Formats: sequence, structure tokens, C-alpha cells
Amino acid sequence: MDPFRLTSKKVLTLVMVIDKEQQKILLGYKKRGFGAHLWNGFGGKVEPGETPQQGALRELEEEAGITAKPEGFQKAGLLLFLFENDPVGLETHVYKAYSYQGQIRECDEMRPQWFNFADIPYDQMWEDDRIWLPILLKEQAPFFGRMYFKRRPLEESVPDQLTNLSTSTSTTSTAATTATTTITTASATPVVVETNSSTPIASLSKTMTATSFTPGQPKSGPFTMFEYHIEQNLLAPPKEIALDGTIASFEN
Ligand SMILES: Nc1nc2c([nH]c(=O)n2[C@H]2C[C@H](O)[C@@H](COP(=O)(O)OP(=O)(O)OP(=O)(O)O)O2)c(=O)[nH]1
Repeated sequence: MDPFRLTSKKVLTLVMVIDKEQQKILLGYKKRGFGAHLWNGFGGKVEPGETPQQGALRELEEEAGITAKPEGFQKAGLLLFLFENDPVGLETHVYKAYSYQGQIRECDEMRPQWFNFADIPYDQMWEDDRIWLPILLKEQAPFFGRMYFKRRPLEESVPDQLTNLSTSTSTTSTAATTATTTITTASATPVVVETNSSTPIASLSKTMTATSFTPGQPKSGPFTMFEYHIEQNLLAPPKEIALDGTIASFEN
């Protein structure tokens, strides 16, 4: 039985507020709930009757006290978080907010703080953030990621960064150009990931397995990411993920 088989999903949002001129990002220190004691963007569950975009704007107001201006508000990508032996996936719609109105303020759930791009506290964030946040900050085209978590601690000896990588890139000519890169660590078994070449996208697809790409478990999180898959440079942001983990539709 596949421990990552999904039977349903929850729809969540995440907003990253960015000051392009100052090269800073606004993060919130989560004081309680899921992901407590980690720095993160602002977001939460989409409520019945809301679109993900409406849910994202509401959560930003509730958690940081500010209203994103429509002209600076964009969808950056879609992430699916999967947890071992949990059949409910978290479909998370990620947005960028480049301008806002209102006064940033702390609430009972989040303590906001600006960080220079160079000082983002990745070791106190969800482990997957170091994979996709740099893509978002470089203002690259939309991305789609699947992040697989297990409930076990990482060992102290895990190296700080990628080591002994073997990389292969292949390009196939279909309706769109699809480059597939598989990265594996020396100690891990490569995972083969299929990139759906019939979708109208040009993407760079990366998969990585095993335990050697982060410095350790987030300080308070009980989860360890052991594998991820990311597709970049999509022509449009994904709108919905199917329960088999593939992109079901794109935003118009
Ligand atoms: N950066 C990052 N954010 C994540 C990860 N996993 C994950 O659920 N999130 C985000 C998505 C949501 O914004 C938030 C979890 O939503 P939640 O519903 O538990 O949020 P909440 O405690 O604020 O609850 P609520 O306001 O909806 O009632 O954490 C992750 O791996 N990385």
C-alpha cells in the first residue's frame, strides 16, 4: 500500500509579501497551530464559498493586518504537501504580494518581521521552502511542487548541502519542450518521475530523494522531508492538483 496515496485534499493558501526595491521579504513567526515556531508566509485554509485568491487575501489581512493591492498580487505556484500514512494532501496556492496598504501588525497567531533576501532563516522554516522560495524570489515563471514528509527526525550527521550529485538532463520534443533533470544523492536510490509532456508547458522537472539536502529538521516540526519533485517555468500557474498528484488544470 502506497503510504502517500491520497483520497482527499485540503485547499490552503500562502502569501509571500515582497519589497522588491529593498530586496526584503515579510515573514511571520507562527506562534501556535500547524507549523508553530517556524517562520512562514501568511495563509491558511480556504473557507467554503471562497476562491483560493479570496482566502489568501483574507488570511493576509487577519495575520499581518495588511491588504494586498490587486496590481501587485500574483499567483506564484502550487504546492502539494503529502504526509506519510495521511490520505489528506494539502493543496497550497502560493501568491506574491509586491504592494499593500495598511499597517503591518502582530496578531495572536503570527509575529511579522522583514528579512533581507540574504538572511532568510531557512533553518527555522519548513524544509521545502529552500527549494521553491528562491524560485519565487527570482521572479521566475510559475512552479509546481510535490513535497513528501515523514514523521521522523533527521540524524544529526546529515550533511548541510547537496553532495555527490549525479545529474542527468534529457530533452524531448513534443508539443512543448520538456527538460527533465533527475538529481540523486550518492546514498539514495534514484526515483523516476514522469513529467507529463503532453501538458502545454515548458518545464524543468527535478526530483530528489533521501535525507541529504537540508541541515536538519525544522526546530519544532515533527516532520522530515525526504523527497520532493518540482517543475519550474510553467507557462501558467497550476490551478488544481488531482489526487494522483498531477496538475489537473491551469489558471487562465
Ligand atoms: N512555507 C510552507 N508553508 C506550509 C507548508 N505546509 C503548510 O501547510 N504550509 C502552510 C500553508 C498554510 O498557509 C499554513 C497551514 O494552514 P493552517 O490551516 O494550519 O493555518 P492556520 O493555523 O493559520 O489555520 P486557519 O487560519 O486556516 O484556521 O501553513 C510548508 O511545507 N511550507
